[in-house]
Parts: sequence; structure tokens; C-alpha cells
Amino acid sequence: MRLLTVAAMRRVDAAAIDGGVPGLALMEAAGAAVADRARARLPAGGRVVVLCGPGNNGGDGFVAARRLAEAGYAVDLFCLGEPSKLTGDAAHAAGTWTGPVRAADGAALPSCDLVIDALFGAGLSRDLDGAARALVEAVNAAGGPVLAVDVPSGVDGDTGAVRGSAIRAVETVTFVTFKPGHLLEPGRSLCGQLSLADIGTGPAALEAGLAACAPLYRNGPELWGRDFPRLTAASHKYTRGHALVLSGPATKTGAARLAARGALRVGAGLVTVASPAAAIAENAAHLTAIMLRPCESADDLDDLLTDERLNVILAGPGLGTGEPTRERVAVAAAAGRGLVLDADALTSFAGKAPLLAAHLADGDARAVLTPHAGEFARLFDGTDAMAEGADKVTRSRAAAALTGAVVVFKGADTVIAAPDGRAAINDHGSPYLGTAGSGDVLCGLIAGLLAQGMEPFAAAAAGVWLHGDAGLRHGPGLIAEDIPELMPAVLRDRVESTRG
Ligand SMILES: NC(=O)C1=CN([C@@H]2O[C@H](COP(=O)(O)OP(=O)(O)OC[C@H]3O[C@@H](n4cnc5c(N)ncnc54)[C@H](O)[C@@H]3O)[C@@H](O)[C@H]2O)[C@@H](O)CC1
Ligand SMILES: [K+]
Repeated sequence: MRLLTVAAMRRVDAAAIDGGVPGLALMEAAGAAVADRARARLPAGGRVVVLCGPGNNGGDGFVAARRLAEAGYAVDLFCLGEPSKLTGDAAHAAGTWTGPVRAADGAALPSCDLVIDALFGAGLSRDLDGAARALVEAVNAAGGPVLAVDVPSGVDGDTGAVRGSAIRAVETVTFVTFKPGHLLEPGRSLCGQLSLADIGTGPAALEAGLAACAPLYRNGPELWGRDFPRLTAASHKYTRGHALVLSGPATKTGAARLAARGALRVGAGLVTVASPAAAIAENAAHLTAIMLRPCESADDLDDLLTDERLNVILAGPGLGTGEPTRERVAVAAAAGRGLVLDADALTSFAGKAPLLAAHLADGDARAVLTPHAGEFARLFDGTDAMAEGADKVTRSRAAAALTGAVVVFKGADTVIAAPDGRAAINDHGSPYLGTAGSGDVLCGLIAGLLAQGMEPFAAAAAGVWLHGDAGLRHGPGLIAEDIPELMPAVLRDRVESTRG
């Protein structure tokens, strides 16, 4: 699913109105969708408090309030600011509300079954303060369920950032498509369940919105399913790619093995772990289908790469930081194969992002970098490309443009960005994935997909999603070793069944 920025969503609304759909009809449809979701959460005849703000988000609230009152619910409506100052469609919607309008400024809210938050949506233009902030904090302190209209008030629709203070909702109803702030943290967590309503803007208006912003997607099989490796009767292990995983020394081999198992389980035909000779026995004690080769240095790696069938190199987990790792990365990048760099391979270039970029450009590698927040900051903060205070999507895109690699900026809201500006936000995952070695498996999954010929952006997005799916289906007690073992079920249920 494509996501639209706040500005692009305005473009959709404007194009729909230009195309003959009255703005009031859009507001009526938006308010009706909110009322429907409220009814799903309310007991029959239940009590609802509707909080309306000074713009069209408030207008949606007035429509929802009217519809709920008509349906027999007890509705208390509070308006932030003077109702007489409402303009346009919002003023019209307020005019159709026949119940009392109470002042929200400083009011004690009655107890209720549900609060509808229609204070601020796409028009949030500054941090909440004064009466607005006090109201938001009072609603959160009361702790009852809140249904947010468009976005939880105080959440920035483009970045997911909290502007001063923000509503914590159990559900957010939004319109047409999601915005980045619905999927980026902390916005994602504050939204609660996400619901999407069609308000009749139509396909032409949507096209106008899509043309008004760079391609940004919610990560899912519809983004990469068509590119997912497909076996034919003629497939064999050499057509399914051969991934080479660089292992650390004898005391640091586990991370490479986790990555290697991820690559094999996701379908790579062959996987080899290359380690210092002293670590081979350790690796051999734990691996069976995965092959082992000695590799002490960048020169050894160069020799290994004379085997043209090694089409992907994965470097970083457990490798150690410093010059020897930088040399191996240089050799791996120059080989012009698929390349996944994680952990120590990234930290070895802390403050040296241009050097890494030069290596990657050297071999025109099909490269994917998988930093977590700390690795990302060490690598990219302070570079000219990184605007201070920018959101995660902007930062990821800048890092991808700088390095020419696909960047997987990991976290609860992992962002995948390509050098050509495509980006995706992943919200298909679980906090149980935050466990030792989980990231090693992720980069192995990506390497295994690259080995099978997926292009780097698709391989990265698919790897992140499959990893997330494993986390969702296992839950408590998940350890990194479980993730590769879950792949057969994940692939069968989620990929094979969805692509027909
Ligand atoms: N035709 C459209 O544009 C449609 C818009 N819809 C709704 O309209 C919303 C956008 O409406 P608006 O553009 O009027 O914007 P909002 O209703 O989100 O808010 C704008 C108002 O809030 C004030 N404001 C902004 N930040 C503030 C802050 N921190 N503290 C105090 N006041 C602040 C602004 O001065 C302005 O008066 C959407 O989120 C959606 O809910 C829907 O009705 C569907 C159709
Ligand atoms: K809102």
C-alpha cells in the first residue's frame, strides 16, 4: 500500500472537490466512518464524549456526534475554542449538531464509555500548548478508550513525532490511505488499531495525491510478492544462489551461524561460512548443511571470490571492528556481487560513510546495509546528507542516496530505503524480536533472498516482513534460533498462498 504525506492527502481532497465531490460530502463520509467504528466499541445506548477542534478534524467530530446521537447513544460534545469561529465545511457540520456544545477549555470531562478525539488532524501546525495540551493530558490521564479521528491529536501525520503532547488512542480511523505518521513511532503506538475508510474521493484524486509525493509504502507482500523467488521443475541448488557468510574468530561464531541459517531457510541453494581456521571446528560442531571454508584475511576472501557462483557476501555479525574488517568490506564490495553489511561491518566505518560509499560504488555492488539506531548514528550522523532533526524516512533515504545501497534502518518501525527514493515502513513485527541474534538472522534472510536474485529493495523489504511474521507467530519465549526454523511455515502461509 502506498502511503501519502499530509500535503499529498490535501492534494487528494482538493482533486476530489475539483472533480465535483463536495467537501461536505467528504466530511459526512468521514464522520460516518468514525461513528461506525465508535458503535463497534460502544455498548447499546452507551455514553460517548466527542472532543472537537477548530478545523475540519473537528467537523468530522460534529458529524460523528450527530450520527451517534441519532442512533440512540448519549453524546456529550466539547469544542476547543469558540464554535462561532468555525469556518467552511466544519461550520456547516457544526450547524447540523442540535445538542449542547460545551467549552472544552478547562472543563472536567464526564465519565463515558468512549472518547472521540476530533481535536486536530492533518492541520496540526505547531506543538500543543495551553488549553489543548491540558485537554489531551486530561484525556490520557483518565485512561478510558479513545477513538482518534484521522490521527491522534498531537501526532505529526508525516513523521509520527509527538508535538508537545498527544492522545493515546485504542483505535485511529483514517481516510483514503495511511500517512507515514501512522506507521512511524511513536505515532504507530499512539494510534492503537488502525482503520481505513473510503470517503469517496475516487481513483483520479488518489492518483493526483500519489503523483504529489515520493513513493513510500507500507511493507507487505503486495510490495515484493511478485518478485519473490519462484521455483520451477528445473530449479536446483546452483540456480538458487550461493551466499558466503563471514564468521568472526572462535569465540564469536554464533552470529554468523544464525545469519547462515536464515539464508538457507529462506531458500538460498548453498550457504558457506568462511571463518579463521581456528574457528572452523567450532562452526563445524553446529552446522551440517552449511559448508565451511577458511578465511583469515581480505586476501583469502579475494581468493574465495574467484568462485563466481558465490553471488552474495554477508559481512558484519561477530566480525570485529577496525581495519581488517574495512579491508574485507572493500574486497567484498569490489567483487560486484550481492552484499549485506551489518553490525561490525557498519561500525568499522563509523564517521567514514563516504569511504564506505566509495567502496560500494567501486564494484557496483547490489548492497543492503542493516543498521540499528546506534549503528546508523555512528555511520551517518554528521555527514552533510543528514539534516538535523529529520524523520526516519528522510534519514533513511538520505543514507541510501549517500551510499548507493538499500538501507534497512531497524527498529519497531523499520524503514527500508533505496537510493532511487523508494521507501517502505514496516509495522509487521513484534517486540519479541528484540532478542540477541535476531538482527543476525534478519541480515541472513536478506542475503538468502538476494542470492536467489531478488533486487535489493525487494529482498530487504521481504526479509524484514518475513522476520516480523516469524516474531508475530511465535510470541513470548522467542529466541533468535527459532526464527529460521519458523521460515517454512511463514513462507508457506504468507508468501506461497498470497501470490496465487
Ligand atoms: N476536504 C478535506 O480536506 C477533508 C478533511 N477532513 C478532515 O479534516 C482534517 C484536516 O482539517 P484542517 O486542515 O482544517 O486541520 P485540523 O482540523 O487538523 O486543524 C486545523 C486547525 O487547528 C489549528 N491548530 C493547528 N495546530 C494547533 C495547535 N498545536 N494548537 C492549537 N491549534 C492548532 C489551526 O490553526 C486550525 O484552526 C483531516 O485531518 C480530516 O480529519 C475530512 O473531513 C475529509 C475531508
Ligand atoms: K484527531
